[in-house]
Order: sequence, then structure tokens, then C-alpha cells
Amino acid sequence: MEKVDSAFIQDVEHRPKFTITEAESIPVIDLLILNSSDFSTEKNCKELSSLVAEVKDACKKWGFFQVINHGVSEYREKIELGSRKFFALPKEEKRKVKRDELNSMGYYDTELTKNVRDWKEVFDFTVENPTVVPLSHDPDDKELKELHNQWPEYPPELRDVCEKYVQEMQKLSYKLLELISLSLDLPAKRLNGFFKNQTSFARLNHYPPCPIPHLALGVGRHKDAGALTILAQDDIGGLEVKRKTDGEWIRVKPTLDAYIINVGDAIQVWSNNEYESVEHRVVVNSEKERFSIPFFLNPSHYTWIGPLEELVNEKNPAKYKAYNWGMLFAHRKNSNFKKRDDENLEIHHFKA
Ligand SMILES: O=C(O)CCC(=O)C(=O)O
Ligand SMILES: [Fe+2]
Repeated sequence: MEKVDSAFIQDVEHRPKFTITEAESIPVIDLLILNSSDFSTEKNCKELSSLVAEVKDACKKWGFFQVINHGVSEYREKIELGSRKFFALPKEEKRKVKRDELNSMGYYDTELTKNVRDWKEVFDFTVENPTVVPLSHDPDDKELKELHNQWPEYPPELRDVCEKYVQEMQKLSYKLLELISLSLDLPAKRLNGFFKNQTSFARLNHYPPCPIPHLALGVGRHKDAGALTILAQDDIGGLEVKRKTDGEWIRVKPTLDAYIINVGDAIQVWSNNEYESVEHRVVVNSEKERFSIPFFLNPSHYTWIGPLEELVNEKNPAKYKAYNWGMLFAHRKNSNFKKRDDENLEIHHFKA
């Protein structure tokens, strides 16, 4: 990112404002009660239902919340350290594990969001290795391919740390999925089955200091396409969420050790718009670099995502036609590489 390329420049209406709104912050939810194994006592049952109610409120109001006492232990610190060591390597070293159009896992520093370049470099790896996905986004092309993780030589511990970290993310994902299912009046494990042979992946993000923070973004405005995102951000700040009530961009203030959770498009569709996937973006700054680690919980490629039948009735008919997750995933990955004239494939294209 040596010289400033015009590919980074956002259209005027999408440039960040520097009067930061941190008015009311995103709800912080304490998950401590989930460590209890006994929900037969009245006290624990009550606490669980008030937790479920908090999750419901946050999902409806913001589409975002933060969690504390989430049970993720030493691996967060270890992966954050590993990420710093990896991104500090010379470009040539990082490019040895470069991802490409066929294998989208590895290092990448020219990602596009809605055809504008993001001011960041990333390193992606999947939970399942290999991960099976469609070869192309053409629905008539039934051919599949395998995504393979690539590991750098340095830091040597990165592979082990990343693999252990995503195991912790899995555990937290299931806790969150179960809370969300309960909050939609569904059985706790209603959504779990979609994540066998999942296409989930984690990403190490590095946002270097940017000489033009008023013109560029670390990540352009977007919604996450999968089920849930579990984000670890450092203490610099820069993530902004579009407030549902007035469309204002709200900065998410870093909370030490918390995770930021947002519901993705898949949950919006499964819930038949009871919950909405909310737009967010990352603002960069001219002095400080920032690191973050999102974990994207995604279903298997063969999952057809449509409104859950329990949530659809005569009064509340299905708002979407079912779509194949693998095809959408392949479409999104492709648009991150190439400038394209056609619009990104989004869930509103599947409106019933
Ligand atoms: O870095 C962040 O705070 C958020 C990144 C993000 O939204 C994404 O990668 O989808
Ligand atoms: Fe995102």
C-alpha cells in the first residue's frame, strides 16, 4: 500500500464523517449463566429467559450485540499476537501464502467491497480443512472444489493457534445459535443441523495507518452474508454500525475482552425478517494501525436457506424464496477479487 491508488477512493456519500457518534452503545450481554449445567432450578431458568430476552431485544434493535463471559480463553490473546507477527513480515513472505481465485484461503491485500478497494490486508482460513464449495457461482455448474488452508513458515505457531481458536469459536457459535433459536421461540438446537460440513472461516485483518482516512475505508459498507459473525477487535476502534432507527453510522467503542456479534443475512432469511442483518463498515485512521479477527459462521454449501416453516403462516407469509448457500458464497468470493459490472448478489434478489 505504498502509493495511494484511486481504487481506494469512496464515492462522496460513502466517505466517513469525523464527528463520531457513540451515543448509546451496542448492548453488552453477559453469558456467565451459560456455564451452569443445571437449568432445573427456578433461579437459573429465570436467568436464562432474561438472557434470551436481551438477545432478542438487541437483535431486533441493532442486529448487533457484544458478549462478555463468553468462555473463550487463552487462544484469543495467542491469535492476536500471532496475527501481529504475521502482518509484520515483509510483503514477499506474506505473498508466499497468497490466496487466488481457485483457493480463496490465505493472504490477500487487494480486496474489493462493492468495487472499491479496502484499506487492509487479510489472512483467511477455514474451520474444516478442506472445505467443499461450488467451483463457480453459476447455478447450472454442479462442479465442486476444495478450499485448503495455507500456513506461513513464520510465526511457526500460527497454524496451531488458529486451529485451536476456531474450535473455541465453534463452541461460542453454538451457544449463540441456541440463544437466537430460543429468542425466536424455536427449540434451542433448531439451527444447529445446518452447520454440518460448514463453510465457516476466520479472518485476520490488519488495517495499516492510512494517509487518506477521509476518503477511504478499511472495509466498505456491507452486510455479512452468513449466519453469525463473532468479531474480536483491538482497542483502537473503527467499526461502525448503521443504526436502524435513523441510518446514522454509530462507532462501536472497544470493550476489553468482549466479542461483537452480528446476525448475518442467513438469520434474516431464516427468521423471515424478524431479525435483520445490519450494514457496517470500518473507518481507518492516519496514525494507528488496527487489528481485528472476525469469525464467519456459515452453513454447508448444500444448505438451501429460506424462511423456517415454523415462522411462516397465513398472516406472515414467506418473504424469501429459498436460495443455495454455496452459490451465494461463490458469488461473493468472486466479487471480492474482480471489479464487476453486475450488482452483488444479495438476499433482496430472492424476495418472494
Ligand atoms: O474489522 C472489523 O471491525 C469488521 C470487519 C468486517 O466487518 C468484516 O470483515 O466483515
Ligand atoms: Fe462484516
